[in-house]
Amino acid sequence: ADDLEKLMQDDNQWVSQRKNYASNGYSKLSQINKANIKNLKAAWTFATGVNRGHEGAPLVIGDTMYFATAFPNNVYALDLNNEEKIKWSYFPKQDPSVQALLCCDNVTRGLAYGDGKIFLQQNDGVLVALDAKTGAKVWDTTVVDVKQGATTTNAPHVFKDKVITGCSGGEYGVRCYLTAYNIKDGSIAWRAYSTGPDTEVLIDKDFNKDNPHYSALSVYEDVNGGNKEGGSYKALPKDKLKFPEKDLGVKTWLKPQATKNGWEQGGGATWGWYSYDSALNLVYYSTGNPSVWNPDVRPGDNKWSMTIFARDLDTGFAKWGYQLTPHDEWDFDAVNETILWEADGKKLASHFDRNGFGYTLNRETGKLLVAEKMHPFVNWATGIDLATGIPHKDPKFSTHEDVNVTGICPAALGVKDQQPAAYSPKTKLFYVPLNHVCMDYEPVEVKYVAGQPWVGATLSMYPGPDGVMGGFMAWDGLKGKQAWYKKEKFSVWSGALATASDVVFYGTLDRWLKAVDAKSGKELWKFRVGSGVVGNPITYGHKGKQYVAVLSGIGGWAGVAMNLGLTNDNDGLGAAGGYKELKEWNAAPGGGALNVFGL
Ligand SMILES: O=C(O)c1cc(C(=O)O)c2c(n1)C(=O)C(=O)c1cc(C(=O)O)[nH]c1-2
Repeated sequence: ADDLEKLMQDDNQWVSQRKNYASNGYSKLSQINKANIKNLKAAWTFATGVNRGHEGAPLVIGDTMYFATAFPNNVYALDLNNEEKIKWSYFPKQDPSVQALLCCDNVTRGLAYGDGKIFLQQNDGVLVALDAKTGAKVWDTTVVDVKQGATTTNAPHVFKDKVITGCSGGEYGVRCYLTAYNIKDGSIAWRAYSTGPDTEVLIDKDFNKDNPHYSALSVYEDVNGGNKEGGSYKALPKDKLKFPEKDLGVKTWLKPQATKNGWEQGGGATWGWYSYDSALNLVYYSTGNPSVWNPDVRPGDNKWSMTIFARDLDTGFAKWGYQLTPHDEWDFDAVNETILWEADGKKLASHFDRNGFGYTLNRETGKLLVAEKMHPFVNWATGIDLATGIPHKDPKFSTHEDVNVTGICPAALGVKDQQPAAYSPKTKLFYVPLNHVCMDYEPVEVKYVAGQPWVGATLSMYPGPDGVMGGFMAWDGLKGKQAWYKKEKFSVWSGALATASDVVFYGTLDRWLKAVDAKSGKELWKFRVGSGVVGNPITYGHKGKQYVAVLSGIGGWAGVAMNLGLTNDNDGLGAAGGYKELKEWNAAPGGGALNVFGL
């Protein structure tokens, strides 16, 4: 284990966004337990002075707490030994016009730490390394080109001696990538594109050698003209698949789009969460939706959008890649986290996808072990064939230009969006924040203009069959089954925190921070914070006392229309209509705050 991985073992600290390389959001602290949680009280708060969605979590390194706000991404270091005074702050200067490019609110998913430095990924694509002690800038570099409509909202992630960061712009026809920088000086170690030739996706001859069928040229055959109106696709059985093929990032984009080859404007954003297995030296992350949202103009599987990749940390080359939703027709952007865990001596990875399926894979080989619906309302596919990995799409819910397909479940924001799940090695269950939203989706023709939104669909969103917009569940990753499920009025847009006392925390858009029993889902405690919670709760210890901390400040896709005062139902990519009622609980725009609780 490297120094950072050792630091992650100390549960008094919280040194990376999802706690550790495995991204399990789990702490061994247990002072706050089921018996005493009724005494959990606000210990202190900090108003950020910034309105809009506060995603991500604070970090606790030694006796200092670090966090970043929504745009303009101000950074604070607070001294836990000295009355939470500001040790230093860093206010980046960003061109305010970048805000107009952010699809789903002015969010950032937080800071990273490593090598004595705090890393900030600004919304304008600038990655900054700050001295953790003083806040002085050590280096900076520009990751993406905002002139093309690219931005950055992801948290940077430090793995060993690299800082890894992503790219947003799936709604702008950006050709996205993941980049690794050397932690010392910010020089580029490697960059892996999501689409394009193997040399640029960093794929070599050993790619998918354990599952060569993942590298099939096409996983569907056309029925009645394929993706033309009235047509659909049929999944090919394994014996009909042709594999392995090279350069699928080019060959599965069968037609040019707009001004270039399809793959050159293919999206595949990387704005989610990444994890790392230091023994295998593999980085896990996944890529977003193919651009544009109108699927008729990009026939083919559109690889390697919607793909979980496992890449060598040193070289960036992919060991395996599995496409979750070939030829996406719904914006089931697959960037959600992949959580690493073990069972029966096997190294596993679980991923809760926007498309509504919960996946468990062997993380050494990429072999698909489990793929089950997280909720029965998922209707775009009847199931996933484990032998091929191919979803069986229900043609009723295939989308086509100028046809308004109604009743698609889940909605584009998925059964779960970016809000990260947690895993408890104690209960052996995952704790997963959920959306319960369906949609009507109509692909439309759109002209491409560099740097302008290039969406290509109109959607409206509404509650699913449970009559509510969200939920929170415990999930068994081996069985592919819910252990318990709890309804929520709104989508749960906050991450989950699991602790060794079997108390699990999450926040809600109607301003609660909640604690539930890890074994039953029974509510144990709740507290009304100042604005809806889209941040991720964490826990840490200071001077022998356990604390829970969470950012509040409504936003993200669910809150963006409200924050901007949009009232037409289709505005905010459908969020304005779907989430109208948030106004009954939240000021618009929502104000940001850090909230800390202790016994
Ligand atoms: O394709 C993209 O580039 C992109 C970027 C982002 C983002 O950067 O926040 C989101 C999405 N897509 C997206 O599809 C989505 O559901 C979403 C939700 C949120 C959020 O913070 O709540 N961001 C994004």
